[in-house]
Amino acid sequence: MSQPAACDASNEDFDLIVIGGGSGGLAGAFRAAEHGARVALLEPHLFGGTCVNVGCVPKKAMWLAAEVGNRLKLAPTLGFAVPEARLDWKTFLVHRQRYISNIHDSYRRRLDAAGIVTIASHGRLLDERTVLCGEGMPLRARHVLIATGGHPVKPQVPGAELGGTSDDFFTWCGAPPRVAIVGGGYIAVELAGVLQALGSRVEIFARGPRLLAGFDTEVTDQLVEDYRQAGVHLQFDYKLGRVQSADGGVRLCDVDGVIGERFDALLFATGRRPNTTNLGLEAAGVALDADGHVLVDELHATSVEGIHAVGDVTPNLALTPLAIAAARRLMDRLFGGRDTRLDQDNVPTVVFSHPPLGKVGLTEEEARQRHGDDVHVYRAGFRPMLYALADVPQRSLFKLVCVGDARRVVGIHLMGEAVDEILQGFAVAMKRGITLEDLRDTVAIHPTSAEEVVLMR
Ligand SMILES: Cc1cc2nc3c(=O)[nH]c(=O)nc-3n(C[C@H](O)[C@H](O)[C@H](O)COP(=O)(O)OP(=O)(O)OC[C@H]3O[C@@H](n4cnc5c(N)ncnc54)[C@H](O)[C@@H]3O)c2cc1C
Ligand SMILES: NC(=O)c1ccc[n+]([C@@H]2O[C@H](COP(=O)([O-])OP(=O)(O)OC[C@H]3O[C@@H](n4cnc5c(N)ncnc54)[C@H](O)[C@@H]3O)[C@@H](O)[C@H]2O)c1
Repeated sequence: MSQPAACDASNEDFDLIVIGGGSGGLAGAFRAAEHGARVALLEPHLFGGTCVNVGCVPKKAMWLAAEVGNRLKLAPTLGFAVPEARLDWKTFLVHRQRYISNIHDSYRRRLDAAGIVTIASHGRLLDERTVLCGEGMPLRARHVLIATGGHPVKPQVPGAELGGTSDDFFTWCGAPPRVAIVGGGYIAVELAGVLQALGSRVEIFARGPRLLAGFDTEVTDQLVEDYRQAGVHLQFDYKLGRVQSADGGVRLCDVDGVIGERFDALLFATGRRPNTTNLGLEAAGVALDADGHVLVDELHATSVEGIHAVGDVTPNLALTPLAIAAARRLMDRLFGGRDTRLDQDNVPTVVFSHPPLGKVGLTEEEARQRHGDDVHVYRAGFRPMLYALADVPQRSLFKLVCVGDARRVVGIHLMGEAVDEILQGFAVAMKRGITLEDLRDTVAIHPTSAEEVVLMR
């Protein structure tokens, strides 16, 4: 497995010091070096940060395994003679780790080829131009990029230490028989789908009245129905009071003292906090928000000239492509002489549930708040062909939110088979300002799920 090189850089000046070798930091370092900047990158752990090591990549690997598992479960209904399929996690983990190791190796090669000095230690600002490398070596640069990402947090309730987080999930070697997941956001929904498909009996405990706040309610309601059909149990408005151990497992106890059933494992998917402690931000005078995020303007400049920040350490949406896009544009401005900035409107995003769910633009609720009565909603609810053939009840729901007489599309919400791959192209079209008529003018690709987007009446 590729590790950053030992801390052996001499005390020279750089054009840019990047603190953090995750999605944003690596993208910034590479782009700055392309522009001829002398770059130092500080990363004490594995290159790739959250996304590559404990986020998007291992999560998508598990999601793909779960998808294969779900297909194998369907197969006998269609006439295939398939013995009961069971995933040997350890074998799968070898494939997952090989894939991730290849990414590490590729980063290592590219960093060396780009002449980026990598230092395997924490960075801490001593002042606005100086970064302390580990315990000793101060480095100076014209610009500093903070790209230190975030970490998962657990609720502050007694017994919380009995549960793990997504970081722990990625060390598991099997699906526990019964798993409780506290949370109702991306990670809760994604890990619940994976575990249920791979053999666990999962129960989600969401503190709010619905899943995935910020996504279209109708669409998330359909997901809840699909999850229930798949066997996932869901409790809403659940207020966790404490966790207690029970025969090697745990029981959740709500704030009213009601003790629930025993689970073999507990995962908290209750959000993440930025990595901004021990970074010397106060010494350098960098302003933070109440949650500890580094405050940035739309150019990703912090309150201190020469110090910039991208990715999960900022209050922006915590998505890998945003961290990368922000870092590249920043470096194009700083070292490439280009006046470019990141447009954070209409960012498409997909939740890798089973089936997946995606959105770009405004939800119906947001559109009504912004445009009042001039909002027109079009829906397609259907059973994808494979599920109809197998006579499985799982349904898809596609929804377009349009405004004005021209029916300009301001929101696309898709839930169902293959939407993770379908959404990207429609997100391009929406960014170009398409109308419902443009969609209807486009010849459908038949028979697909995607055609439902252009056939909506
Ligand atoms: C389970 C999970 C699944 C996810 N799935 C998706 C997905 O499917 N799609 C998507 O777009 N996003 C996904 N995300 C979010 C995505 O992983 C993050 O938005 C992205 O990794 C943020 O990149 P970053 O560069 O800001 O931070 P990170 O990738 O977290 O990198 C920060 C790096 O900084 C290093 N660091 C921290 N402190 C210091 C210091 N003092 N000095 C030096 N280095 C330091 C850390 O070791 C780390 O390597 C997921 C996240 C999780 C947790
Ligand atoms: N597919 C993707 O792109 C993807 C996947 C995973 C994560 N991510 C990114 O990572 C971020 C973090 O994911 P996440 O799921 O941890 O966060 P989230 O913000 O999506 O969801 C956090 C959930 O925890 C609940 N919660 C918070 N504190 C709680 C408490 N004390 N008790 C009970 N419930 C509590 C919230 O109500 C919410 O439902 C996401 O917001 C997203 O930006 C993206």
